[in-house]
Amino acid sequence: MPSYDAFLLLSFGGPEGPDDVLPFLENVTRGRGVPRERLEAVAEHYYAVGGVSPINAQCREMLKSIAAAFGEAGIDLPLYWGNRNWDPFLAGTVRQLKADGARRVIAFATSAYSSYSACRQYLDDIDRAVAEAGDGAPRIDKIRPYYARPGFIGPFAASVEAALAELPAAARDGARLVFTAHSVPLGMAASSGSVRAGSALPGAVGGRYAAELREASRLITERVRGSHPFDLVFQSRSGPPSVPWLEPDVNDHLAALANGTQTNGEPLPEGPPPGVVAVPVGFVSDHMEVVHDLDVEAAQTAASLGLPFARAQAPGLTPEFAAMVAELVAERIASEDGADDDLANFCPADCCRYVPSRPGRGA
Ligand SMILES: CC1=C(CCC(=O)O)c2cc3nc(cc4[nH]c(cc5[nH]c(cc1n2)c(C)c5CCC(=O)O)c(CCC(=O)O)c4C)C(CCC(=O)O)=C3C
Ligand SMILES: [Fe+2]
Repeated sequence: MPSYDAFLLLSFGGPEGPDDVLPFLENVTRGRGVPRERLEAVAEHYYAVGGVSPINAQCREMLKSIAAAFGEAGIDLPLYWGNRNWDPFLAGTVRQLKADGARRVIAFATSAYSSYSACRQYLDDIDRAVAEAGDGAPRIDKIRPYYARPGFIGPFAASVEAALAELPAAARDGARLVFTAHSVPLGMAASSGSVRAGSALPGAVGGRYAAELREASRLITERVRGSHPFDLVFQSRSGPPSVPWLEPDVNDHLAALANGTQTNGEPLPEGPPPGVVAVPVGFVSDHMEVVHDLDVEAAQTAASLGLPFARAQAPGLTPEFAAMVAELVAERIASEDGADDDLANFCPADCCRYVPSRPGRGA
């Protein structure tokens, strides 16, 4: 049984004021070939809300609810927090863990799925921060993707029901659930998951990100009262236009639905939906990608189409979610230690590896 001496919340980070916005965006996109115009457009989304992303406040809230859930579960670990792209940076947090004498740390990321961006990049962040902290830095074990857990699915189903209730009465029955996730380059989508570990999910080997999202969308829909057709679509596409990313885009999808078809032109057997609920299934909390790309952009698209629209909340700040974190930590404390091939707890070495292609440098 591993004995842990600290808990670490791993997150993305976000700006806390207008002066932080461009340096933050440069951190996110360094070496990734994201065009300057895209950065400037995204910067405007942040400036429109005073340059403050909601994500850091959400992490502080989440830490409080995790502390309460640990209390109830009898887990006695100090809580730490480190981000990939903004203060508090993970490197500083790992230095602090070392200074505080932590030897072995259990980490939880605010990202429920496989893929380079959502999983492997956090493992790489940990390796780099541990190397930087040098001799005596703790070993950090990261909890694996948790998209199918009841503490993730259940609160999403409840928030879909709450969003359905916000639609005009005539639009509720048969409203369509439009699940959305962050688009990623097709190359990253294809390298998600592990060939070595295989998968019980249909179509998942070499495409686990989309397969997991589809599975979570199905599990949530199954839990929602009534009968609602659902789709999985993508949002927040970035990168150079020459690189293909996962589609369809949520806005194109809404236009197709209003027209009574799927994005590929296939007619909907039920005809155009009376209303839609957007469900940010790919995200843990309602950060900028959700409050801008869905609540502003997709909502405007739906309004222009005359399509009644509501948005379900992400689960990250619910007590059920915090209780799930406590369960996952308790499972790890109780697990057998030391197996080299412990695929239930550790991502296989080939999992979610991805090197972006650099535009302008040949293949
Ligand atoms: C899969 C995925 C998740 C979900 C999993 C998870 O949650 O981790 C996610 C979450 C997030 N993405 C976020 C913000 C941004 N993502 C960007 C860019 C990118 N995201 C990508 C993927 C993902 N991103 C990718 C492949 C890129 C291209 C650059 C690269 O290859 O890395 C850019 C650059 C500008 C732009 O082009 O959009 C920004 C500002 C925020 C914080 C929001 C806030 O501030 O509240 C969060 C939680
Ligand atoms: Fe992102």
